[in-house]
Amino acid sequence: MTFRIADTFSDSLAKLTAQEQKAVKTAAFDVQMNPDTPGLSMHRVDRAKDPHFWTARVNRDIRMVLHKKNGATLLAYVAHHDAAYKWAETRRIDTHPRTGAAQIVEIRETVEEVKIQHYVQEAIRLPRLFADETDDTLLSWGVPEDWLEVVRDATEDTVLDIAGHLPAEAAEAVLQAATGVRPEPASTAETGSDPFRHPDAERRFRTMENLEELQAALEAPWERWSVFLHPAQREYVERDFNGPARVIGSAGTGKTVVALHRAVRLAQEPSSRVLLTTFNERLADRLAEKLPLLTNSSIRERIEVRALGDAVRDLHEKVFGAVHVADEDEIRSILEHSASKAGDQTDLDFLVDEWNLIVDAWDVRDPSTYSEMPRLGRKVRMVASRRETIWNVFAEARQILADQGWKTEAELAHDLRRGGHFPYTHVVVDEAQDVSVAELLLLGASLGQKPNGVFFAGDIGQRIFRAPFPWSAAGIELCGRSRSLKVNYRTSHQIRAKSEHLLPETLVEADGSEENRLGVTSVFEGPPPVIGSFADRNSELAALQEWVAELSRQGVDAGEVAILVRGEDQMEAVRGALGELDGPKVYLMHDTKGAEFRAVAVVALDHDVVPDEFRLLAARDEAQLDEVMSTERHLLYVAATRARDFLWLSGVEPVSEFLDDLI
Ligand SMILES: Nc1ncnc2c1ncn2[C@@H]1O[C@H](COP(=O)(O)OP(=O)(O)OP(=O)(O)O)[C@@H](O)[C@H]1O
Repeated sequence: MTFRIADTFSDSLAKLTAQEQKAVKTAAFDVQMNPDTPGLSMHRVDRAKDPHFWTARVNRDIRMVLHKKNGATLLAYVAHHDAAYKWAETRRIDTHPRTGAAQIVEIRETVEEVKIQHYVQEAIRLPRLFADETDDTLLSWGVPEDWLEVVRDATEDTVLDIAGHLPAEAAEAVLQAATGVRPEPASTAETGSDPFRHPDAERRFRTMENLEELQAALEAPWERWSVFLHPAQREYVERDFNGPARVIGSAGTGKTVVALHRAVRLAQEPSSRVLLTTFNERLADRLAEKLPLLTNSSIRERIEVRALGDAVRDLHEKVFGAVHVADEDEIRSILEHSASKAGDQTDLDFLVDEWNLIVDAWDVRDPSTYSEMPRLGRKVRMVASRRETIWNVFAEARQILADQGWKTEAELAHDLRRGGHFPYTHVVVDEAQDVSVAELLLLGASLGQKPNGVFFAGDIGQRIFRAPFPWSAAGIELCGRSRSLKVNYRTSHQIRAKSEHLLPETLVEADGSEENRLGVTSVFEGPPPVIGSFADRNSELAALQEWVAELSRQGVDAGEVAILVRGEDQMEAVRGALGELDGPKVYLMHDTKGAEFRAVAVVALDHDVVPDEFRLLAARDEAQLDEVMSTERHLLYVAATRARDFLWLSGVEPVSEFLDDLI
């Protein structure tokens, strides 16, 4: 007998108490082992339109909804008695006539008449978004047949609601089309193929291969992301690439999830040694926490999860022995000393940037390489004669470092690259937009030519730490092996749509390629973000406290709320003022990269705080100013997109110019 579990079952199970969940798991196992167990009282749901729905008794109150057809059983839903029956009576499980995917379809006539009436009335007043779309087109998006008319009547005001009743692939296509982006037709299965094997079906139904798998599934509750991947995510997890590959996408589109699954998929091979890496230790810890949800210990042993900088440092120490790594201040003073020795008058800040972005980053070791070096990632031009004189400063700095036996962080990666010391068979990099040049050179030289060697997940719209540079110069040729994800699983429609205003529709990479950010949809709705400007900090924070109190009345625990600020000064002010507010933690925006919270308040967004005034003043030319403005924008985008359901953005007048883009 084939046994399947639907995502609607996992979701509804998660809503029950721990004790109820335990009882459901026992009952589900009994259904599989012996459906005639008397206690289950299995019987057909009389009033269901779909004759294959059955219920099984879990306890006095809880009922499981099963779908039994052609020798296959599907665990479809579980809830308290009446809710379970209502669910079964208003659904059917069908094979879509065009795509061939198995779908759970809400029966249209049973969706409250009032609502349908509302859609129709709205359609009379507002333009119908899809009035000109043919049945053929709507079917190619995966819209169920009996929903064609309702979709065609959708207006700006009803489209979100309607999408909420459709199977995921149809909902995404409809919402994408509503934003003006033409959806790709859903893939169509070959005639006679298993509708549950269709990529769109695999995102909601999981077929149990054996009893152990079922037992494991029932033992440990599934997190949706660990099982029900979007077809685009699955493709990038499973595909073989004959070179470096990358998944991109705006915040919350499940890139980290792809990185995790891909690392596990690569580690299936017994001879593999996978490095799953990211920007810092905190993010690496989050990856490491999630890995056990995907795989058992023997596969996990082949995956090392480390921040890339830490991995490089440790490897260097193992190969070459312990060494002092010069920090920013030490490098600065070495350059200052070298410039004075070489009698060079160049501005010290310029020298530091030149060292960090060109000489040290790209491992430039002689004057001729320096003079011929393209200005990668550096927008400031320089005439050849100037480069010759400046080179003396860098040569001197290198000498000082060598005499003291010190290394720079970039040199650690360069040493490993030159010596060919990199023991991994595969590297999967999350938050790849902030990887350094030296690290990328190491990855490119070690694995850049190998099939499935390096895989990146990242978003250039969230680049906040590094200046951009062309990856191809570091030996990473993506050659079309890059794809973007378009479904946002983290943030509500309302929060995502607002946050998107912070970035341009198209972002341009350092190599000139463009990423169009239009056409992303979210999988749920929520209240619109609150945007406020206040006369002073006290009134801003008093209003914030009221917002947090209101959330608490709505059942949002203070621990689920995060307050984000730009810098330490604002952190102190907020912490001081919110003394009596017991709960919400205050974070620096930079530290929340990769994180998510149910509610987020980004506060103290005053005009001299974001963009950061000190960074703006330190910019020495137009190009640097542009770079500061971009990274500050990205930072606010990162902060705003940490929110799942509730977002608050505020500042003291005059507020940040970025807030103007959101109002
Ligand atoms: N297929 C999926 N089904 C359900 N939830 C998913 C799926 N993929 C991702 N998620 C959830 O969406 C949220 C965002 O995912 P993830 O952190 O992977 O996104 P991201 O693109 O890496 O975000 P960011 O760029 O902001 O770091 C997480 O809560 C994750 O569990």
